[in-house]
Amino acid sequence: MDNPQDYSDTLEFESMDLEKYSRELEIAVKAVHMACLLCQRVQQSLLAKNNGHVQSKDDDSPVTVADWSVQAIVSWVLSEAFGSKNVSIVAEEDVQVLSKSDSIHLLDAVTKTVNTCLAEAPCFGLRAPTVPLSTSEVLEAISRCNSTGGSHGRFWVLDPVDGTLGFVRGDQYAIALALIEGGEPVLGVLGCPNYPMNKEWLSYHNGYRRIISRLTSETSESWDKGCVIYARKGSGSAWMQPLLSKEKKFVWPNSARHIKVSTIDDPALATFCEPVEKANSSHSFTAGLAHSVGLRNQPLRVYSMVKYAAIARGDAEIFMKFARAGYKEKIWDHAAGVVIIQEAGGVVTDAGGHPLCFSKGMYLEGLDRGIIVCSGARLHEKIINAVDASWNSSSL
Ligand SMILES: Nc1ncnc2c1ncn2[C@@H]1O[C@H](COP(=O)(O)OS(=O)(=O)O)[C@@H](OP(=O)(O)O)[C@H]1O
Ligand SMILES: [Mg+2]
Ligand SMILES: [Mg+2]
Ligand SMILES: [Mg+2]
Repeated sequence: MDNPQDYSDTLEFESMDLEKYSRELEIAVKAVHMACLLCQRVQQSLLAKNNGHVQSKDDDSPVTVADWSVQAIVSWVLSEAFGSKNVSIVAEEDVQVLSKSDSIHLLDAVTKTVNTCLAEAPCFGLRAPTVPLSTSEVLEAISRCNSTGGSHGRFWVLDPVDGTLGFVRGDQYAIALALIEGGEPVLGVLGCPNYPMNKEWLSYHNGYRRIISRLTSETSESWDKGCVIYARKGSGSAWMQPLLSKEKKFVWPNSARHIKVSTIDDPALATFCEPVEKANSSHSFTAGLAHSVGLRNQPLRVYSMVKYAAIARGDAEIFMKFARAGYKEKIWDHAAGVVIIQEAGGVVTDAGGHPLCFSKGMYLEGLDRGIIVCSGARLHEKIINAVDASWNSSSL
């Protein structure tokens, strides 16, 4: 790679009007780009060597070198940019597993991954550490993300790898970073390393199973895949940039382009997306809703908040998630997606039509039955009415 400094000067954020949060948005987008490249490398190595860097947490959900490494680099970049005293972060991961005496190999792998990534910071117009981080500095960067959130002040919300299951399966996943102020998400940044830039790859005529396989098959290497989507609350616009890549010699993509939700509001033409794992969302309930609303297309089942990206880009019109009773949705699984959808022209509510609540800690407190994301009010109203009509007969 040539002198990375050459590229950082060309760094530009079209339409980054000099308004509130522009510096925070710029730093967040750069950090997510860095995290995307880190994840692509780790995913390739994971799939190639199956190097056992996948651990299980107490709740039996997976966590990998990528989850911890992304949390460390985002924490470091934000603290470097704004001062650690001014940065408060709510994030999914902690150092419980990494700190164990028998995890030293994992901690070494995370530290190596973090330092490789941070060394490239100048490609993104950011400062690199003067010396590589030590393992204890990496642990500190991860554990520093221990804010409890709330309704006052500002804090960042990070899901370092959303859809870790998809990540370890070589499928879709996302890096989700949001800024919340006064209890409301004000910035949303979603890195989607495996999601193709070119909408044509999501052509609807082939049926959705093929689309999923095309999204994740080895031919995907030939796609121009990977993007970072971002939006600022109240700006009225959502943006998408292609991912930086070594092939493109890290030339910064000043081709950020507008994205908008789909204009389709006829259920017969609309597509809905939902989680892959039926343990995470009731496929039978959504199938019933689809039937009663008149949705004809097969569901697009995709891991992670890439589902929010699909709606924001106009590749699908509805995202529905109905977790089993008792499951509490985390703010890091939705904050970034909500801002992006709203600014791309879509609607996000719970099944009662209420906005999601990000002001009461790490959970979406008071969520009514499920989450409904639509490209427009007409489809949204139909889905809400269908949920009301069928909820009592559901076993949820
Ligand atoms: N039981 C259950 N019910 C509902 N949601 C759950 C459940 N378990 C996990 N999660 C959270 O869902 C995140 C994955 O969401 P996805 O939409 O990717 O689900 S799926 O993997 O496509 O089925 C996943 O996010 P990550 O842990 O960041 O991958 C979890 O936070
Ligand atoms: Mg997880
Ligand atoms: Mg998640
Ligand atoms: Mg996660």
